Formats: sequence, C-alpha cells, structure tokens
Amino acid sequence: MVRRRRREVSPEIEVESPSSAVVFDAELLNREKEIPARFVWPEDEKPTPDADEELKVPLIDLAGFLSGRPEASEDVARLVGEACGKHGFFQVVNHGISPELVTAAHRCVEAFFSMPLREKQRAQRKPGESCGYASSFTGRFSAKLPWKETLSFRFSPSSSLVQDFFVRTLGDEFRHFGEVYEEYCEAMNKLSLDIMEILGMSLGVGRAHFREFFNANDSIMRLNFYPPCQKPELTLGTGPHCDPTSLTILHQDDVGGLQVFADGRWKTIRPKVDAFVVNIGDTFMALSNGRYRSCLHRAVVNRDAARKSLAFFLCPALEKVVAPPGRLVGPASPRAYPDFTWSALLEFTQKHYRADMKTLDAFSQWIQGTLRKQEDDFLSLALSHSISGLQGCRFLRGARVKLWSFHAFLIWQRAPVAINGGGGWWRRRPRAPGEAAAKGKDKGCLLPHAANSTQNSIKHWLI
Ligand SMILES: C=C1C[C@]23C[C@H]1CC[C@H]2[C@]1(C)CCC[C@@](C)(C(=O)O)[C@H]1[C@@H]3C(=O)O
Ligand SMILES: O=C(O)CCC(=O)C(=O)O
Ligand SMILES: [Fe+2]
Repeated sequence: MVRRRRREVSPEIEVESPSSAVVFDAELLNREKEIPARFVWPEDEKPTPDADEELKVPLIDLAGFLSGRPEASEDVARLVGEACGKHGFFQVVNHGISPELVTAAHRCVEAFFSMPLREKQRAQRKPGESCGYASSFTGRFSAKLPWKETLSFRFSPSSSLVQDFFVRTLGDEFRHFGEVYEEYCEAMNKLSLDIMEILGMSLGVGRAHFREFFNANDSIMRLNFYPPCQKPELTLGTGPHCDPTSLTILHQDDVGGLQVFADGRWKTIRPKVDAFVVNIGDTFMALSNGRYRSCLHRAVVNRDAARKSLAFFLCPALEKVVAPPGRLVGPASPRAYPDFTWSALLEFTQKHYRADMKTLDAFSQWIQGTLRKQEDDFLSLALSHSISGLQGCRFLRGARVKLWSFHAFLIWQRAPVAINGGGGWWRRRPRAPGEAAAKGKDKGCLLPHAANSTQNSIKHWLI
C-alpha cells in the first residue's frame, strides 16, 4: 500500500508506510553479492577514495578560556572566528568533559545497536518525528538510503527528557542508558553554552548574547551507528548536508569517516579521541546573518569496521524567534534570512524536506509559498465576510464589484497592504525579507510557523 502524501518539497520523501518499507539489516545485506539499489548513491555523490586528504581544522585548547584568563579568551575567539568564517569546523580539547563519560556513552551505543532489530524497533521513530530509532530511514526516503542506524532523542537542560525517553520506549532495564546520556547531554549543554560565549565574542556582540539565547534550549542527541559495508564505494553513511541545527558537537570513534567539503573537494577530519568536532549549523548561520558558514559534510563507511559517532545538536527553544542581533544587520549587511522558529525548521526537515546543503534556502522559499497561499485564503475569507456584510446594502451593490476587483488587484499585486481580520482597515504588512533592509528600515519580518500556519499567524503577520 503506497500512502499518498501531500506534494513534498524533496522528491524522495516518504513514499510508503513504514510497515511496507524495506528493512535495513546490514548483516543480512552484507551476505548479498550486491547492495540494494536504494542504497546506491548517484555518481556525483558517491564517495571518492582520494578524499583521504586531511582537513586541518584548528585545534582549540579551551583550558585558558575555561579558567577565565582574558588573553586566552581573546585568542580562542579569534581562532574560532577564523574557522567559522571559512568552513565552519573546529576541534576543541581540554574541554572539561571526562573521558570516562565519553567511553560510557560509546559503550551504550555498542550495546544498543548490537541488540536484535525487533528490540531496537521498540523505540522506532514515528513518521514526521525527529526522535526514536531509525534503520536507514527505510519508509522515510525512497532513494539514496544512508548506510546507518540512528537513535535520536530530545534534551532540555535540567529536565528528565532523556531518562524518560529510554524508560518509556525501552523499559526500566534501560534506565542506566538514560542516566549515562542524561549526564552526557548536560555536559554537552555546558560546553555548547561556553562555545556560544566564544562565538558571541568573535562576532563582536558580547559573551552573553548567544549564551542567553540558548540558555533554554530544545536540543537533539543523535547516536550514529554505521555497520561495515561490502561496497563502501557505492553508498554513504550520512549524505552530503549542512546541519539545520545551531551547533553540533560530535565525538567520533577511532574508525574515521567524517568528511568536510572544503576548497572544492572532500577532506577527512581524522579522529582524535580527546577532542570534540564542532561545527556551525544553518540556524546559527541565520543568527550570524550569514557571517558564519554552515558547512557541507558527510560520513563515509568502510568494509572492515563498524563506526560510531555521538552528535549533540544544540537547538533553540522551539518557539524562540531566530533573528540576528541588530549589530550584525545594516545597509552593508542586509538580512540574509527571514525570522523563523526552530520548531518550523525542524518540522520542515522531518515532514517536507530531506536536509541537504540548501535546506535554509528551500525553507525560506517554502514558507513564503505557504504564506502566499494562507494570505490568499485569508483575503478571500475576509472579503467574503465584507461582501456578505454589504449584501443588505442595496445602494452599495456597486461597491461589491469594486471590492472583488480590488481583491483581485491585491492578489495580483501582492501589495504590502492587506485587510486585517478585525476592523476592515488597512495596515502595512511587514516587508519581504531583505526589502526593508535595502531601504535601511529593517525591522525584520516574522514569518508564521511554516507547516501549520493558521489564520492566527496570518492575522499576526497582517496586523
Ligand atoms: C534536525 C536534524 C535533522 C537531521 C538530524 C538533525 C541534524 C542533522 C540532520 C541530518 C543528519 C542531515 C542529513 C540528512 C538526515 C536525514 C540524516 O541523514 O540523518 C538529517 C537528520 C534527520 O532529518 O533525521
Ligand atoms: O557521523 C559523522 O561523522 C557525521 C554525522 C553527521 O553529520 C550528522 O549526524 O549530522
Ligand atoms: Fe551533520
């Protein structure tokens, strides 16, 4: 049974219900001579053996910064700023996170992914949700399936979300997993906020700006497990993408496979057991008004050894409006992206668009399209109310024709004015992203929640 879904933005988005999807069991698949076509990536995206060249990302020693030495903080802010202005990747050492905690987190990855598939599927990711277990996203994508299994769960500071997830989905015997990952995510959260302080300094907006912005956050922890593959040159563990999130702190095991697209080719970030790999995501690129780059990266697999990585994705509180500080916007640097909420961007990546290297641009276009449709519906609704109000006024009959033609004019012109839902009087609608800044009057513009924009959000937009 193929479930028809609303026209999606990404061509290979979910075409069948999970129950009828192919199951990704690498052990079984590796006994076949060939890997199934769905796991074979297009020629221009296949891994290239020459990508073994190392990307020398800055190795930032946080000891001085964490001990509060001012000159160390300036140095760190400069080095991080240089890296983020180039490829958006750097590594941190002397970060204050215990090696024992990292080892325990990796041990739990091994324990979970070595369980029988049926056991893992007790935590199965539900369609449209970002949490849960996924075996290569079968049932979610119809092509370019990644050679990996993942387990993702939400984290918010000082909450029991992580423990609750493990006990609720897998049972009380997994409480220990919850404790390990709760502690790991709290440590990631602290490190993320320290890095946000450094990023604020490097952008000249002060230590506190981004630390406060992310103090409350709704982040995602993802465990990646990449089984060995007998045809590593045909498939990918994680396809080319920019993280849609704000900041990623990744710990990879000693197998290696993380590659970054820099200087026109794929380069490898070699594993360093005492370091975390840090990269900027799309949401922080928007917060920096495009100053810092969310960078293209991917993960390749190999035929000999399974690979594991722990990815902590720092994300804003769901409904917090993502907009750059005023100091980063001006006539020489107009708004690069519209305001949005993380919940809207997350929903876009989970229901409508497979995150790749153009997610933020696709998201901006998508919400504009959704907004136009909502606005047309709203104007028709508002107008039909006005018309019915005019019905009884005979002498105003002529006005009805004028009003309909004016409505047609509005839709055609998309004039930056519109009827408000209440008093029927005109208000200037905030301008399109970038238009106001071009005239040096940027106030930003709040785009409604993308996927579930309602009359309220239109009203909010229009009033
Ligand atoms: C918000 C997210 C979506 C993905 C997990 C987090 C941040 C990275 C995203 C992802 C890894 C980018 C590549 C495609 C993807 C589908 C994947 O391969 O896992 C993305 C994640 C997702 O949508 O589940
Ligand atoms: O596993 C890796 O090295 C990278 C994974 C990744 O980029 C992601 O999960 O977003
Ligand atoms: Fe990533």
